[in-house]
Amino acid sequence: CSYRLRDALHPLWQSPLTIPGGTRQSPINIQWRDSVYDPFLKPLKISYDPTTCLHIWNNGYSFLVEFDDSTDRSIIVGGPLENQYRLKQFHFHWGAINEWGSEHTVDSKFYPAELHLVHWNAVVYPTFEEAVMEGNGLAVIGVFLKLGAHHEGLQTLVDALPAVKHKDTVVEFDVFDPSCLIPSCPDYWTYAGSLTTPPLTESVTWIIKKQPIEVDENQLEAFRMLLFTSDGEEEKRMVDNFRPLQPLMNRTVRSSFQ
Ligand SMILES: Nc1nnc(SCC(=O)Nc2ccc(S(N)(=O)=O)cc2)s1
Ligand SMILES: [Zn+2]
Repeated sequence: CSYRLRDALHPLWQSPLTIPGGTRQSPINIQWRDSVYDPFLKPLKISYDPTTCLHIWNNGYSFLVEFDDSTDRSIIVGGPLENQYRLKQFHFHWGAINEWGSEHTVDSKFYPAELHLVHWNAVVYPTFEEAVMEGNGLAVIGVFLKLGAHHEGLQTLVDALPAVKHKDTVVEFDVFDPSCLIPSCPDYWTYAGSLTTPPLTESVTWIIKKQPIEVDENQLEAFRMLLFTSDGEEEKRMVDNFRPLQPLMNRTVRSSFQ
């Protein structure tokens, strides 16, 4: 692994980072028959305040919808989590074509896209930046997107995407309830993993919903119109922004359902 120790002691993060190439990297393939039903897993409780929505930002990897995480107005609790976690942002990963695009796979099947709702443990850690460094610091809900019916709730987001076509552009987006993007079926898998983009820290409790949401072709195409590149640079379409599958190593994926 080409990870330089110097980066691990980057001034931004005083203590050494867990070096990627570690033991709990993400994403992974979820082999349904190898997942273990855990009857002690609680239902995940989601309560988002739509007015905590701030803006949409093209950060050159994906587009992020960011939230005001200065209070506990948008939180999740229960599921595999010991504490409540605050919503900070959500974003997507997708492919150039519908055959692939998700980060996680189920029985080696890719979905055309995957939604990540990123939360942090503000009960235990004073800032997001510190939570990113800790094994129980983050909780990310993963939702698979499949090709199907038009998704009304997603459309309000899709309509705003032309305003963030280029890297490092931001557009105000001030009322949105991400609950509309989460399937009604309560079933999920959960495992201990990592961020899937730098700093790749092993700080994520992953909660992957079993049921996908349906979006239509035009909505997926709208994601593919975004650019990795800044205004004025040679255009590179923002597609295939998913990390390769990582080894499961010594981990068990638990399911909340039989
Ligand atoms: N000092 C620091 N500021 N910010 C960071 S990490 C920023 C961040 O939210 N990164 C992030 C990367 C990947 C994912 S993902 N794809 O959900 O695993 C979620 C979140 S460390
Ligand atoms: Zn992600």
